[in-house]
Formats: sequence, C-alpha cells, structure tokens
Amino acid sequence: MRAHPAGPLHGAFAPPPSAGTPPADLGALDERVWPRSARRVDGELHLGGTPVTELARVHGTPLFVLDEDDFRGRAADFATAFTGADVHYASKAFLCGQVARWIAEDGLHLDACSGNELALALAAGFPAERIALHGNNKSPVELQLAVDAGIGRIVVDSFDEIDRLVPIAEASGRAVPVLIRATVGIEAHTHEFIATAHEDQKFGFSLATGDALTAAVRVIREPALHLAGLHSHIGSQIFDTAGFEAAAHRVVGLMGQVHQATGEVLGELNLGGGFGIAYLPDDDPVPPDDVARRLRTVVAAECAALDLPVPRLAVEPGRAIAGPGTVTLYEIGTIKPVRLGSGGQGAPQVRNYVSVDGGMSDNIRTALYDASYTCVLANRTSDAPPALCRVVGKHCESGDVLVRDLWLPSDVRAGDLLAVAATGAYCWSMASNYNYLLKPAVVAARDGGTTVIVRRQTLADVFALDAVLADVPAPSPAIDQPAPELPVGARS
Ligand SMILES: Cc1ncc(COP(=O)(O)O)c(C=O)c1O
Ligand SMILES: N[C@@H](CCCC[NH3+])C(=O)O
Repeated sequence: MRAHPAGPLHGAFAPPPSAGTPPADLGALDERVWPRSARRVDGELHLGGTPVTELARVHGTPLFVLDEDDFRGRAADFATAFTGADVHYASKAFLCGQVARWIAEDGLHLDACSGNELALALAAGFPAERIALHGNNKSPVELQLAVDAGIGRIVVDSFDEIDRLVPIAEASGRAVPVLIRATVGIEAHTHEFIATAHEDQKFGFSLATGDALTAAVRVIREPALHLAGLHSHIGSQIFDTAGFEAAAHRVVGLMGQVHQATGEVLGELNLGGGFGIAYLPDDDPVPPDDVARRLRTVVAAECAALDLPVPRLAVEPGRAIAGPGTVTLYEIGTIKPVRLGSGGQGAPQVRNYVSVDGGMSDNIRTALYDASYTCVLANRTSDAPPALCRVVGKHCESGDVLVRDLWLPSDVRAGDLLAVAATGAYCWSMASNYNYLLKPAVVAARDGGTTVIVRRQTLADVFALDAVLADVPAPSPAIDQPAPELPVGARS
C-alpha cells in the first residue's frame, strides 16, 4: 500500500432516503457472507490465516483471495449431500488448473461449456469420463475434441448439434453418450439474464412443443449416439427449491413420454445448477442437504407415479461451490462526496463515491445483473460514524459500480483496503481488459500461507497480442500495479 493523505468523508450531509439504517458494527463479518476462514485479528481482516495487508503487499490489488478450505469444503458438502448421485462442478463459475485438480481429487465431475474449458480441464489432468460438455453452439471442432477425449457426456442442445455430432461419433466407432437438454418452461425467480428454462431463450429443446421428445427419439434411433438421460437447468442464483422441484416433475414426465414412445428407460437425470448463495446477510440459500432431499423426493414420487425406475441423479452447482469462499481486495483511491440536492426539503443529500483500483473489468455482475454485494474496510476497524457510500471502479463508465449502497466508516481514506465478499463465481471468469486494466491474480489462502493459482496479467501479456506492440518492452511492473508480479505457483 502506498501512503496517502487522509481524506475523511463528508458525513455532515443527509444520506438519500433509500439508505436504510446503518448496521451496529460496520466491520462485522457475517458468517453467511464471508469465507469460512475470515476473521478479524486486532481489527484486521485475515483470510486463510493471512492478514489482508500482507496479501496486498505481496500480491498487489485488486486481488482475488480464495479460501481453499471453504471452496473444497463446499464441494465436499455437495458430494456428501448427493451421495449416490453425481455432482458436476460448473466450471464456468471459476476454473483454473488448480481448481480442476481439486475437483478431480475430491471426486466430483466437471461441467465444461466451451471447448476451451474442456481443454483446460483435460490439460490439468481431469478424467475425461467425468466431464460433461454443454453449449448451445458447439462447433465441430469442440465436438471432435470431446469425442476424441472420450468425455463422459455431451449435453445436446439443438437439432443442428445432432447433425454435427453424428458424423463425428460415427467416425469414432463408439456410441457417444449424450443427454438431451430439455427446456421445461419454468419461470425461475431470478434475474432475466440468468433464467434459462422459460420458452423464449436460446438453450435446450422445448418440452412444450414436443421438440425435446423428438430429439430424444432421434438420438435413441441413432446408432452412433447413446441417450444416457435427460438434462434440465432452470437458471442461476435461485433460492426457492419450488422451481427445481417443478422442473424435476416435468423432466421425469418427459422420461415417461420417451419410455412410451420407444420403450427405452433412461438411466440418468441431470437437474443442472443454479443454487443461490448469500451475497448479503439477508439472503437465505437452501443448504445442499435440503436441496438433495427435496430433489430426491420429487424424482422418486414422479417415477413411482409413472412406474419408472428412479434414474441416477446429477446436479451442477457452480456458484454455490466457488462463490462464497472468495473475496476481492481493492485499494481505495479517490473519495468524492457528491451533493445530490435536497429536493427542497431539509439538508442536502450526499452520495460518497469511493473509488477502488479495479471495477467492472473484474466484477461485471453489479453492472450486468444489478447484483448486490457487501464489503468492509479490511485493513482496520474504525469507530468513525457511518457514511453511506457507493463503491465504484476506475473505468470510464458511470455504470462501473461494485457495491451500490453501503455504510462504511466515514474516515475511510485513500490507501485503505476494501474487501468485497462472495466474488468467487462469475467475477474472475467474466473479467475483461476494458480500459486495458489487467486481470487480477487469484491466490489460494490456507493455514497462513498463500499460493498464486492464477498470476496477475501483465502489460507484457497484453502487448504480446498487439501487432504493433508485440516486440515493444512493456513497463514492468505495469504502471498501476506496483506489487511484484509473483510467478504462478509461488507460495508465501
Ligand atoms: C447448464 C448449466 N449448469 C450449471 C450452471 C451453474 O449455475 P450456478 O453457478 O448458478 O450453479 C449453469 C449456469 O447457470 C448452467 O447453464
Ligand atoms: N454469469 C451469471 C450466471 C450465469 C450462469 C451460467 N448459465 C452470474 O454471474 O450470475
């Protein structure tokens, strides 16, 4: 951290009425939101046993700090809750070689949704037979890679894909195992952009129009393919299990239709992912045990009603494994109290814009989905009165917001560290180089030590892609990243 002059917020103005009341303890770490290892020691946040000032000094900011025991613990919780079923980690939430190895070692399966996710998992040594490949527009090259590798399942998403897959499967000389992804017509209670089972969207075969049944019959009659079962995924960040239960009901109904039409009894039912996590203390996710119990109950009842054997279940949690255990550390820079006017009543209102050294390039979710996050002053606690703040990034975009409204101590200042909770899913994996900001490092923290599992991108990495700059030496370390760029795998 660099030294900065103190710049206390202007707490004298009234906050906007939407602000609510500040919490009693602004530095509290609610266990529903923070990683399992998060603690304050002498006021400072420690993650995996390492103080955040140490993490920032050694690795720089912005920095993704992944609590290894939390990540693996949540994977294990799902595996235990779904004993006798298959848990596929949805790697789109966050994937790197180390994560692929943990998931492999811990006995889970892996959901890849592009040829490159698949290639990365294979390169890390992930067993091909435990991988399922998703995607609404798989290219022939991706399908070829999957077939050549002998992956466990291809989740077929369109008639075009069947046409593309058949010749590849025929040439392989094996019956390639596939699932049919059915669109079950459920309106999941989540953001429109992450709901995936209503009719009007790009994924899957509609159950209502009969396309799902047609696709299943076609695959069954295709000697180069083996229809192992059906798949449904209704969306993401869902708290209410009713949607999953309704989906299970409908997709078991489709199993019944397939049985009637062809005599085939399908052995597998993959009910997708989407299990919500707490971003805020009020969020109330359903524990894996409860999800498992409810899904098993519905599937058993539906199968009994249709006189079908209970298929092997599979689920695909991504966020619920990767999300809660990771925190993003940022350094505060500019603080700007902006007067909003009073609307003619009382004291003028103010919004305190607290800018950090990352933003929508490392967490697009607030801008894209209006997602809610919480954060704390991490390097110290403070007794200063609360000030309502908006935490923003440094991009040239007014929508570059990380945390829309939250209370921070009014003495936060440049050089302080902010920790944003629950950023493990869909933040690093959706990161960009907008404004040529560099993708942050990811470090795994455990037992007082850290390992760089993804190193920070450098300007040299970016120059190397550029026709004019490929041979021009880049400033190193990059101008806005004064911390040393530690090699990947470095343990400190
Ligand atoms: C097919 C499929 N499976 C699993 C997931 C993982 O979702 P989540 O991270 O919400 O568990 C997704 C993403 O929504 C998906 O599209
Ligand atoms: N990227 C979304 C979830 C999409 C999951 C994949 N279908 C999010 O951040 O919430």
